[in-house]
Amino acid sequence: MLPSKRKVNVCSRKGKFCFAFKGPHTHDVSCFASPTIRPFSFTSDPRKLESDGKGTKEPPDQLLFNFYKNEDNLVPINKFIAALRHNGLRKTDPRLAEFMKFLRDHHRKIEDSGSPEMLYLDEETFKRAVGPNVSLIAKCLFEEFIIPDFKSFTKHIEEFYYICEPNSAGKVADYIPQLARTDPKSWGVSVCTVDGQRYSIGKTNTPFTIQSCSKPLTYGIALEELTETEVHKYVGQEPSGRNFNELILDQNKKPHNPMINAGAIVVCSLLKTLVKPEMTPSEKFDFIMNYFKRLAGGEHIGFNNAIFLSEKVSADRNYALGFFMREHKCYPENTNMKEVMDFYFQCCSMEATCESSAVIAATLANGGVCPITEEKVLRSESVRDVLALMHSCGMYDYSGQFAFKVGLPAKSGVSGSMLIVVPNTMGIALWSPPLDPLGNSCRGVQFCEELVKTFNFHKYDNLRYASDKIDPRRHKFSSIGFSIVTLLFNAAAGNIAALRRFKVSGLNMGLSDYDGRTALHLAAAEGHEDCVEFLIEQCDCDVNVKDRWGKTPLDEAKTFGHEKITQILLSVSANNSKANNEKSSLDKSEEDVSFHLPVIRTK
Ligand SMILES: NC(=O)CC[C@H](N)C(=O)O
Repeated sequence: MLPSKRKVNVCSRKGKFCFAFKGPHTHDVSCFASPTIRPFSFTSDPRKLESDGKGTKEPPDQLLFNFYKNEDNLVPINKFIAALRHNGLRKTDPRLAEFMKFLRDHHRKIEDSGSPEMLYLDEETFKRAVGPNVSLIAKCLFEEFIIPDFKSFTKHIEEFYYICEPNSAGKVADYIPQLARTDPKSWGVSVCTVDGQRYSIGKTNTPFTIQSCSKPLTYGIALEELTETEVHKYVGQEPSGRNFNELILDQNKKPHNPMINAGAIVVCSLLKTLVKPEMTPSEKFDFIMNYFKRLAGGEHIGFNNAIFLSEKVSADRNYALGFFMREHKCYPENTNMKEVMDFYFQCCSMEATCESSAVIAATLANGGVCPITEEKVLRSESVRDVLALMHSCGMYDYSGQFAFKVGLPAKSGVSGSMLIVVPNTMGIALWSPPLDPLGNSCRGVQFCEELVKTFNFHKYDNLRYASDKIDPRRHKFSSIGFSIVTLLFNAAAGNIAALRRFKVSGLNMGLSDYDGRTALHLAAAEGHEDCVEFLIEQCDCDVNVKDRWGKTPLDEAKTFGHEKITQILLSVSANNSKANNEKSSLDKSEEDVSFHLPVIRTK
């Protein structure tokens, strides 16, 4: 189960207050997933972590060694890699290249049997191994990635996958034989977060042509290579409200937007004619493919020549659009329309997998910086424009409803692929070929609806106050995570005015951190009588709430010798149990009555 609230540890001991990381008890690789208690000082830089809460700085490699070593003072590398994977970091991640190379080299050098992953490293060797990649590794294992509890998050993704799997609605595109032959049962989901945390389920390594999912990419590249003004001299920003291949222009005789065929063909004309016009068609193909590859962090991007050739001969509508737009002078001067059409079909016929598409979506979620290569492929301004139009126009004639129900920028393609972007959080790629009448993947749309039913990813979901939806994100400066920290901090500091403000703003005053510590625990431990009274009387906080060590606020008050608070808590607790007893005897007597008066009571 995913926690329904952000979990940030706040340990309070008398006279001392420190922030700590969550314990490992929810994890499969249990004690290996993350350090048990990690003092934390509002910094995401692991080098500034404090090892003992007293101000002694421990470098992250030391912290990692201390935590992951076994009784023989050796780190078992297979478990260490399992812990990284648990938090979403794969050993194949290019950002871990040096670490993995060190293991391979070391394994070769010591002529050990087994594999590099079966190594046990002593302190010095371990530090040398993690050295070059230590900030990434520390960020991962200290759960500073955008989705700290990645395992719980992916359990939900898996659940949505299985909910959508039996959906047999829709029809596979059949305008060309290669698409018509696709297995309608193919179904894959891949996730890549802005920190490069990866998860995949289903058919995620099978290549498919990206079709219309190339449209946001070519648009982004055009913005990057030209300017927004130049691009939008030729193409609008309005949803068309019509089919994706409709023969229609807006009142300025421009295609409505770059996410439909007409707009994408015009964008291709800009890329052909205005961007590096000296390039031959084959060079332009390489140029664009190279861009796609960089967006995908070097993961699979291919080209399907059979589909390209089929597209070309089954494209009467696209040619009609091409000529119609030439008549209305939609292209820059000197445009070779035939070459533009070929270029458009080439872009549609590029191949990707769910895995590589998820990286592309994550690059868009990450302001144009590919999370796994850390290369800035597009400027964030270009990406913002791409996302804005994906949001309003990415799902063809379903875009309005999709924006309303799902509230995320997305793009679908006729092969059944979908790119979904949760800005600043993650990219998700879906692939399921059966399409609804508007051309969107049936399972894909259903998946998105499931996603935002559970997580507060809809653009207009409220992030600041507790809701029924889960926020799996790590928030640095705002929202629930921050509210819990701030709430507990102020309770420990005895800041009654702040507590009142939180109450008025609608914050759930009974929120707890990962260790089950509540504002009442902290106020009781620190001896803030007015806060304790306020939390009980005005906020109805549960006086019997237990933290993960089984301690109640009363235990804290007793431990730290706060007589008056002990009395308050004892009397509230006694009153509550008296009231409960009365209530249960009332329930009992009602039960008895109902037993004797069955007919009358059911009326
Ligand atoms: N919806 C789509 O994916 C359209 C792409 C398709 N190749 C076309 O141009 O018709």
